[in-house]
Amino acid sequence: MSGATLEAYLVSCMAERGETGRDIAVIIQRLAMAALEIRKLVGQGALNDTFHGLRESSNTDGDIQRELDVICDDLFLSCLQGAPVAYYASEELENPILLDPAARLAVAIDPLDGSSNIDTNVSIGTIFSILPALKNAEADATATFLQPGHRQLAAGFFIYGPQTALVLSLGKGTEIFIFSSRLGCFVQAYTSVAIPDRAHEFAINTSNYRHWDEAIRLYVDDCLAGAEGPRERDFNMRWNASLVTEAYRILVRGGIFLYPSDSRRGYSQGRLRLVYEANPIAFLIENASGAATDSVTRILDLEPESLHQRVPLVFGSRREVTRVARYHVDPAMIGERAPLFGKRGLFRA
Ligand SMILES: O=P(O)(O)OC[C@H]1O[C@](O)(COP(=O)(O)O)[C@@H](O)[C@@H]1O
Ligand SMILES: [Mg+2]
Ligand SMILES: [Mg+2]
Repeated sequence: MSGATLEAYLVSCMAERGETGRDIAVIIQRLAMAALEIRKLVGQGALNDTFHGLRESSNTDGDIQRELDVICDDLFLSCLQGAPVAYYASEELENPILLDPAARLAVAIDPLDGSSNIDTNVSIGTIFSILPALKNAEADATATFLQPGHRQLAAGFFIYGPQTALVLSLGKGTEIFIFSSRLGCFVQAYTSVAIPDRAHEFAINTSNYRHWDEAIRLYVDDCLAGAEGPRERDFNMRWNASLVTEAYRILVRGGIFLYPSDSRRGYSQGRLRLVYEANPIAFLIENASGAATDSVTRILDLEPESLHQRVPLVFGSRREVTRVARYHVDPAMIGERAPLFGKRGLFRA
């Protein structure tokens, strides 16, 4: 169905899903409207003198908020007023907000991902997750967002880059829509994305090398050793410090992303948030034949304990993600390579 508009795609997919399907379609269209507003703001860059400033406030994770973080949060919240959404949870808000108590769905959102890049003209984005709203007696908004990621009904992200795109999964495949300024709407550009199984690019912030555990160091050492090392082929490295940008690249041409736990204070669970970053990205990646783990365990099987909890995140080409898990659990992975490479990490003297 390449070339279909987002609206036509949603109508065709949601017909068989009844009222819930129609509600999901409405939510995605509302999110798309807000994303197009953000696209305009981002496109102004420094010409827009309010958006790139720092605020005095920080979010629940202690990150200093940028003006644009808060503007985006306000925009998404207001575009979902009157939509079939029971609860709204955001990186920028400590607690979820009750919108329509009668609605069946809930939205968790990172309104602006990669916001440290606002001034540097690198792509940034919005990540969202759509879950069923729990309605039994004990359940409340918080319990709704603590459902494991495999319960997501849809997930996606908008990316504000050279192209404004929407990466979307409704649970069967992952599709990419690009905004056509000629047509004034999102148009399907890639159908049923399939991440190549064999990767030759890895993305990790290597400035944290000395803080990683041994398994992650060994995995990266082996990539860096290239054709002369145990992998017997060369790898490229990428790091944009923008999760949506790395995820988009991996969906389009493969590779692996790692933001592991490390020994810095506050990083024992990595940096990324489970409910509104790792879960939606994992849903998109799995629906594109890739894999996503916390280094060992499948992300979508984790039971969140709190709305803003962090999680180590490894995702991308299935074979590489599986290999990273083996470095953690299979002593033979270290043993088999010890005589030649075990003590000779390229970052070690
Ligand atoms: O600066 P670091 O430690 O490399 O972290 C970069 C990561 O932080 C993030 O910017 C976190 O997201 P937010 O900008 O929404 O806080 C990710 O996009 C990115 O992967
Ligand atoms: Mg983020
Ligand atoms: Mg953010």
